[in-house]
Amino acid sequence: MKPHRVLLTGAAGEIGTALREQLRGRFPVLRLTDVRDMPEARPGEEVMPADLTDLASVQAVMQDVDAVIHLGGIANEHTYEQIRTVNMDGTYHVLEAAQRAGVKRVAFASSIHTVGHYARTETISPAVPVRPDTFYGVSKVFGEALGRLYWERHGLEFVGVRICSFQARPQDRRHLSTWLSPRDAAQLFEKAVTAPDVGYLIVAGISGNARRWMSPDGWDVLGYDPQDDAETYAAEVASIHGDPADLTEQRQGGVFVDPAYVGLAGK
Ligand SMILES: NC(=O)C1=CN([C@@H]2O[C@H](COP(=O)(O)OP(=O)(O)OC[C@H]3O[C@@H](n4cnc5c(N)ncnc54)[C@H](O)[C@@H]3O)[C@@H](O)[C@H]2O)C=CC1
Ligand SMILES: O=C(O)[C@H]1OC(=O)[C@H](O)[C@@H](O)[C@@H]1O
Repeated sequence: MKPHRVLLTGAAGEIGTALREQLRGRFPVLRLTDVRDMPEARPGEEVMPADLTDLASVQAVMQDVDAVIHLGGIANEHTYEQIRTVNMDGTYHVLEAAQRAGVKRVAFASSIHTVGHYARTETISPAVPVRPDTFYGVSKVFGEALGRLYWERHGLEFVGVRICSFQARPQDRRHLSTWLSPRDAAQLFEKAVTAPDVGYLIVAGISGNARRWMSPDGWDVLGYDPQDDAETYAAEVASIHGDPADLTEQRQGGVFVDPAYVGLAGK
């Protein structure tokens, strides 16, 4: 699949900014959208602000788009109402607008928090039952399910990338399993919108980490070949971790599994 115009939501965010840099020139047109301000368009880019909570605005930025990389939303735990309004309704608006505009493929930033309650001793494939650890994780399960509906009902292709920990470099022992490097993120999302005939697919969003907790199922469908392995940093970060007796150190979701964890709702 060779999309002419690719829409990047959440383009002003952390991952969006990294993808903007690296995907520049990879498609004839990269259209960038966010509710926040961002640097102005360079050649090959279009900047079109929109609020994902407003369907009409999302429809406006979806015109003439061939594929979407959907990163926009709340990237942490928040109140149920905020998560519903921004992540669930926002993702519905993206899929609905994409379907109406005749878009061929949506790549969705899902999360490890769809399965955060699995033990760190287990290897998780995309086929295991979900075990979300937060309302945030539930919103990503919802996004994956909505993507399935739009694929079954409308033939809109969907790739859910369960990103674990996007970081410039691993910061602690958990990241030795969960790290997704910026260059691997760019390769993965580029392939998620260019690999042919993916249908509906859920994949792990990690680098080629030796200590990974997620299986690489589906990477072959995309042709994703990670270049980084967090193991390179093991000597620096393996000793950085919490109390092994805590649930947050035993489950894959980390701090998100703590029932007292409220994320942005506490700010
Ligand atoms: N950073 C990570 O390690 C992980 C990130 N993800 C997902 O990847 C995506 C991007 O994450 P980050 O770049 O780290 O987060 P971020 O918070 O830096 O970026 C998210 C962007 O979405 C935008 N946004 C929020 N509400 C919006 C609205 N109503 N309308 C339009 N735009 C809106 C924000 O302005 C922000 O620029 C998120 O969906 C997040 O849930 C998933 C797993 C791990
Ligand atoms: O659990 C993790 O490492 C990451 O997972 C996510 O889904 C969040 O967006 C990010 O803020 C966390 O750091």
